[in-house]
Amino acid sequence: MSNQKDSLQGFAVQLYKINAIKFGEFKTKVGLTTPVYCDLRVLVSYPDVMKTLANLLVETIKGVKGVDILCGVPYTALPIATAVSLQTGLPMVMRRKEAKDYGTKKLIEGVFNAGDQCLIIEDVVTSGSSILETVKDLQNEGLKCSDAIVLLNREQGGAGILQKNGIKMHALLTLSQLMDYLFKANCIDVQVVEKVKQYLAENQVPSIPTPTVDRRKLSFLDRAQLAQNPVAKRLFEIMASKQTTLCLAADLTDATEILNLAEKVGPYICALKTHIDIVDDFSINLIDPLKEIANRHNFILFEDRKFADIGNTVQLQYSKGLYKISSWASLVTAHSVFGKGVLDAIQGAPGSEEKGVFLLAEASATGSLITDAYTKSTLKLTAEYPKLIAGVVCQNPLFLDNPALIQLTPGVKIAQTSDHLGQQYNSPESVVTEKGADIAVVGRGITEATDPVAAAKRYQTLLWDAYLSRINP
Ligand SMILES: O=c1ccn([C@@H]2O[C@H](COP(=O)(O)O)[C@@H](O)[C@H]2O)c(=O)[nH]1
Repeated sequence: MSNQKDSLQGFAVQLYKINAIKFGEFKTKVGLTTPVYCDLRVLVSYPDVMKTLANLLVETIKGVKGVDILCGVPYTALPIATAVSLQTGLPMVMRRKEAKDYGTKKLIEGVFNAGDQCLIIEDVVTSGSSILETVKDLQNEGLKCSDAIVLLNREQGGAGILQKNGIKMHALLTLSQLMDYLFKANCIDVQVVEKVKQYLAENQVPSIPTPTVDRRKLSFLDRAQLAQNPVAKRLFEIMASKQTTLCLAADLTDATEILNLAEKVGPYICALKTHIDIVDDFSINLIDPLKEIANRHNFILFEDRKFADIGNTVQLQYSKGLYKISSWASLVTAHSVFGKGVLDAIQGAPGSEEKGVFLLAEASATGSLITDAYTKSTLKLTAEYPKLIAGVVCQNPLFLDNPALIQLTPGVKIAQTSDHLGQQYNSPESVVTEKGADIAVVGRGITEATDPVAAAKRYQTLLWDAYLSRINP
């Protein structure tokens, strides 16, 4: 341990001596002033320092499991990645910043297989945006990225932004450690240390305006880490562990039939969606056995109430009356047409501690009156309630940059394109690969099948295979 510390201290001093770290007043890319400047481009002129760096990075890489291939973030990290590749024997790919307009037009050069686990190598991280741009291009080519090794973490918020996008950063040095080493080696005095400390405290990168990773490329387990709504998090975990993205629409009018179906298809679904007001013989006695089946088979109860009224009425509809929805349904749907009051009402209502809302942004019915502007405003609303909103009900990949939210898509059936009352259907494969669905809602495709269990298994498999091919094209 102290050996590693000594080597890092020695390396920090080397960086200082070759002017890769400078102190003074410097202008950043965005016109701000910084008291510390890192210029690691000079490393190519000092092969001995580059060698020390490669050795240190190789040690760090040992903590990352399953790496198949390396990729340096252009341009400064390209020679660093090359040095690490030579040292470890791991192959490398190179990302072009812009595609060639001749020949192959490739953005990623080198030999790789879709599904290879690619470790990112970067020199300095401030916001993490350069890493995310590289990750995006690599993922578009089917490579998987979950870790980045960096020389210096400037501690300005980049680690958190990367984590939100499913990338774990492993830094050789933080700026504070670097300052500490240089101070102990008498390279800098206490005033410089204090100036940098103050700069760091006052210059954290806001976490919003960075390029984000396409949610369709991330695994559900990775997205579980990013989910802010507790039910969405649990749903992602259930989807990953049960390998199912199937939500059953149990649109049956008989309470016993609902319980029987829930028991039989429970192992193959992640959620069971009800329209509780269509049950002819509803009594609150239906709820306890339904909850027990949901617990035993590990799926979530979801009432498709589509709340749309003033907040006060919604709160009463959600928690009172015959159905007492808030006492048993972890998830509900809501329209955005009445604005924020609906969400405030659900948020503030008594009932289950863990609750989540799916907002309706599009409908599967022909002739739906929902306009593009309405859809856009609905999506905006999701950003204002990150802890409450579990996802969006829609028919298209409307949002890609928020992996914390779940796309729920109804209107799914094998070999049928519509019903006689305006419902429109897509196939399980196309809703996942083309339409962007994370969870598919299937009702009559299962409830009206001659063998509902066999049908549920078939939908589960088709949907799960489509998800696997989406994250591993
Ligand atoms: O746009 C929407 C929103 C909700 N639904 C609901 O999904 C199921 C679909 O049932 P199928 O039998 O598979 O057609 C049903 O409960 C709807 O209320 C939707 O279809 N479209």
